[in-house]
Amino acid sequence: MRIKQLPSDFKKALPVLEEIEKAGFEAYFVGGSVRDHILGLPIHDVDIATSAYPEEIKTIFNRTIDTGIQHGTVTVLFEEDSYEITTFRTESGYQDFRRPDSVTFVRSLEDDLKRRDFTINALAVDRNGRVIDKFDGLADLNKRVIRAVGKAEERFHEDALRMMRAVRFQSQLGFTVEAETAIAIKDNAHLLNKIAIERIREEFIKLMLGKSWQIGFSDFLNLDLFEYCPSFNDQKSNLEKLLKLDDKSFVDEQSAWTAIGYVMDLEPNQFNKMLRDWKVSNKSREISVATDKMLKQFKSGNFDIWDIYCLGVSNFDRVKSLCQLFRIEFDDDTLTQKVVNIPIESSHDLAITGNDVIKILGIKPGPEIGKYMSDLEHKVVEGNVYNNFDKLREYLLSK
Ligand SMILES: Nc1ccn([C@@H]2O[C@H](COP(=O)(O)OP(=O)(O)OP(=O)(O)O)[C@@H](O)[C@H]2O)c(=O)n1
Repeated sequence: MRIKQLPSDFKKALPVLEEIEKAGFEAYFVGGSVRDHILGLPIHDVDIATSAYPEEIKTIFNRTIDTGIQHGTVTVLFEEDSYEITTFRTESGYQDFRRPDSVTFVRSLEDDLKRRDFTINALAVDRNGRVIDKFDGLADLNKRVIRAVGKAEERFHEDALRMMRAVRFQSQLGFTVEAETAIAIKDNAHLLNKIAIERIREEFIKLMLGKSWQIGFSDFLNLDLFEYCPSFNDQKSNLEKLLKLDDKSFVDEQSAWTAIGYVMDLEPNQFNKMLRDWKVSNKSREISVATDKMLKQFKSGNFDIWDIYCLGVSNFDRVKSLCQLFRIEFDDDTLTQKVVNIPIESSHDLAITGNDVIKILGIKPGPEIGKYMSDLEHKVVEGNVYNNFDKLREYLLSK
């Protein structure tokens, strides 16, 4: 097959390929950008693979950065753009199911394509648009299947994260996992234990935010991958509830986490712990826990003003879209009225400062000032004390 019309990002990079070829080496576009372009999707990063060794690339181009030179990657700065150029390589000596201990540079494109995860990711395109397809990746793109290159088990022993990548690509592309590859995932799911949670989380979030997330999530459950993820192992039936929802995409990571916490019906402290175990960022964790609390209040109709205030009005759209997803009906007018009545948006809006508290109470600066301020904030938000200096002073002195 020949791609008649190369995407503009490839066209811009053509002089780079030409320079490498002029020096007597081969160079191709490879990886996700080739896959996505053939599928008619927008492309992100242009990856170039070459038979030239990193040192050889550095003699061809004036401006280069040693991005990952031990793995064969050099970034070439060319005109306004930069390109990651990676030497053809085989990855030998995977000892720990994670990443290759050593890479061996090779001169053959086929050897390079052979070590890649899935056939749809093992396509290369030369500068004339000719597609090099040694493992039937084009047929698999057509059939919309994710199939490991060669023996699936070997690919997953080399890097167990690839099993998460399989379900993530399903979710992003709406593909199915081919039978042998699926069996190998089920047989080897336990190898996920060897993978850093951060790497699993990154794939899992891409899965949850994919357009066809229910397809990927369904195999994440059926192929047992969930069992090796924090807090999920005894939750299959709860997690399956997500598959019964409308096939609507999550707007962001926090929405996805909240939906998961909601179907697992976790207490806030359990949900917090789960997100800590997944090493979710503090900000995302706090928003997800607050959103989950709100979602439950939307369901019961008993709103807690302090929780509404903590979540912040700017985060309400997320709660409302989750209400739609879980078909939770709520009284928007009552809620709006409650939000409008909260007198401050943050502690900065209090009509009193920490220094005022020190002066009024005649105490020394220290951590208890924060406690007084937090108490005042609660009282104001909950409508028990007016946000007015004299009233706040009166309240402080009455304590
Ligand atoms: N564990 C991995 C990771 C990557 N690859 C190969 O390296 C290429 C680039 O990897 P990456 O940029 O992580 O993924 P993409 O396939 O490009 O997909 P996306 O950019 O959408 O994440 C992949 O296409 C695949 O050929 C692999 O074989 N095994």
